[in-house]
Amino acid sequence: MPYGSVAPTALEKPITINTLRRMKADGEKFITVSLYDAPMAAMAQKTGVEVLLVGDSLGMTVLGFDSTVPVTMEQMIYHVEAVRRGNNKSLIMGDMPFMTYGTPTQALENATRIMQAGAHMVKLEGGAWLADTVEMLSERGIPVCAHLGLTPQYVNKLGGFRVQGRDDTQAEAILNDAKLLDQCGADLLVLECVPSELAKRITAAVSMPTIGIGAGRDCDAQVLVINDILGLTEQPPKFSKNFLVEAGDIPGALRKYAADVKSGIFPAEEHTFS
Ligand SMILES: Nc1nc(=O)c2c([nH]1)NC[C@@H]1CN(c3ccc(C(=O)N[C@@H](CCC(=O)O)C(=O)O)cc3)CN21
Ligand SMILES: CC(C)C(=O)C(=O)O
Ligand SMILES: [Mg+2]
Repeated sequence: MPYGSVAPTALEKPITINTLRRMKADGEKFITVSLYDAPMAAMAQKTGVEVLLVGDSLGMTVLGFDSTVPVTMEQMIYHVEAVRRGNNKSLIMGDMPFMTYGTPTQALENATRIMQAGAHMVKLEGGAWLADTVEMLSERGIPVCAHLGLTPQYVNKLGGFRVQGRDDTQAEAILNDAKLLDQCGADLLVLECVPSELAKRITAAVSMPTIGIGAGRDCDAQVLVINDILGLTEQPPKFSKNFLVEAGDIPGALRKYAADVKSGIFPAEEHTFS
């Protein structure tokens, strides 16, 4: 057991939103990886990765675009199907692409397609304007992961991939959005590139589990993009870590990421914003 007392093992039972709520209550961190294909999904199951995100980051990490804006429903469906074929235990979350959930009705139609491709939950970027949409999907049996802070589909509006919530007004707005979407029935919340103090406050203020990326160690879970874990990214974000270097091979890198999150070693100070 090279990484301490919490060496990850293969998932035995399917992970559900109830599993994740219980883990939040027990203070046990869960692992999320953004990945896109069947063999990686299978390896994640063996490593005990509780949640798989089929991220629209695939537009950048797989397809060579310079943002996630060009990603289509057809591309998301293709990759959700592949991931689902490789893994029958992790909870699979599918990103809804840019402008496929602009209205509640449009969101319902497109979320249905992602669910029927094999996802157990959809993820949407945005704040208070999504309240009706989250409520509508939830009431009809589609669990929703909200995504606040640095929302990459807003890159053209944000003027770049920048840390969000640094001033008090913006921080309060993100906190209020999180509380509202929690009340509307969201089941998970991704917090991306926000100061760790803000992520800590939000995690304490909402009933849904939070998943951080560049949001410090106090979230209920962490997510990284598989390309960053494996050192495939030319200019990796500051919050990410190449686990392949120390681990030596791909299964080892995934195991080390999982073990380091479970034991609180990752993220360290150098991966966080304040
Ligand atoms: N490989 C990869 N990893 C990701 O985490 C990721 C993607 N691609 N594509 C979709 C979005 C885009 N993301 C990004 C991309 C760049 C930064 C970045 O360079 N951030 C600066 C911080 C800038 C500031 O201080 O405001 C950094 O230094 O990390 C952050 C998130 C996160 N997502
Ligand atoms: C970075 C994560 C949270 C994501 O949304 C993605 O991989 O698309
Ligand atoms: Mg995404």
